Amino acid sequence: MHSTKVSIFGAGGTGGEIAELLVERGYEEVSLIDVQRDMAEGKALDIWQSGALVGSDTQVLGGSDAALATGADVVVITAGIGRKPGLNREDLIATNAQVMQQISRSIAAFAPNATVIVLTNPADILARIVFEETGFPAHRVMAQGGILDSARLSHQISRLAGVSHKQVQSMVLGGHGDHMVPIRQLAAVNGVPALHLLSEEAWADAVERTRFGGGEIMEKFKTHGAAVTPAYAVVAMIDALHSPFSQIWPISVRSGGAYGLPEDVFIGLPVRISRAGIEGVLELPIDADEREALQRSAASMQATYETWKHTGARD
Ligand SMILES: NC(=O)c1ccc[n+]([C@@H]2O[C@H](COP(=O)([O-])OP(=O)(O)OC[C@H]3O[C@@H](n4cnc5c(N)ncnc54)[C@H](O)[C@@H]3O)[C@@H](O)[C@H]2O)c1
Repeated sequence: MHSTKVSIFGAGGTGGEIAELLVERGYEEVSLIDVQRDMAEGKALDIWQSGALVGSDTQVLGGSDAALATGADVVVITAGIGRKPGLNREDLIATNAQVMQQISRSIAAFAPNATVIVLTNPADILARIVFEETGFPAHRVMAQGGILDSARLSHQISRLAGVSHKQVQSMVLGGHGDHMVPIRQLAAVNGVPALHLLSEEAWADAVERTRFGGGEIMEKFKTHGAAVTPAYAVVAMIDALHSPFSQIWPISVRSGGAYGLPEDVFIGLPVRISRAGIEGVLELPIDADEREALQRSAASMQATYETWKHTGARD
């Protein structure tokens, strides 16, 4: 049993999946907060009752009152609108930035010591907005992107090389979106470089399928996106925040100038994370073209952020 309260703003597809996984892990309390009050209450009850079969005493509450987040140790934000076919993540910013501003005020009021994980897209840019609106220190604000993208790349490597998922490692950095940056030398199968097992064409195919992995699922669902693997990615972050040992993950954090990136940009980088939050960014000797791709990703997100800031979209 983890003696931790996790509050999730947004009780839709991803919010519900995350709550279920937290019940399975036995976190002490989970609250689901959504503008759709009855839906959040009903989903919370359904998930709470699963404890009788899972063997978990996690208390799950739901509703629309932000006070449900009182004293939360971790706040996950999945609230807002999702991508639709043809819309990219950046198109969502106008609506979702306003949602972040509103939720940031609630978090600052009810959970001032929380660590915040942003899932809502465009996650990197919205994490920056949450960082600015809450005034929380940078080691307590982050976005999910790289863990999901790395899982998708590892899946493609497993499929193309014909090896078990269990032996594949990979790391995808950069913004969660079309500008993601897979790191070639960190793709491996039990330590054997993936490029030893895959042709250049197969590697390019794996990267392409990863880059559009979310879109591929959305095209099938039509009305919503992936939820299961994104939820596992968020829960990996929550578990890392409760681990007695530091863990290394690709997580979107404030760059602080690492890799020569603009300081204020939130972008997927390899970090050490532990109970103390983000301990720091690891400066790895990545290839020059990967370093350039990180710069392009950061520049693209900076441009989107600036456009948002100057269009009067702030509430
Ligand atoms: N970063 C990632 O890796 C990743 C992965 C999957 C999904 N996403 C993003 O996460 C977001 C959520 O996806 P989903 O599939 O769960 O969507 P969803 O539509 O199923 O759920 C979103 C929920 O947010 C609620 N909501 C809207 N405004 C709110 C507010 N102001 N306060 C509280 N709740 C509010 C809605 O009522 C809805 O229930 C989307 O933006 C999606 O693109 C990101």
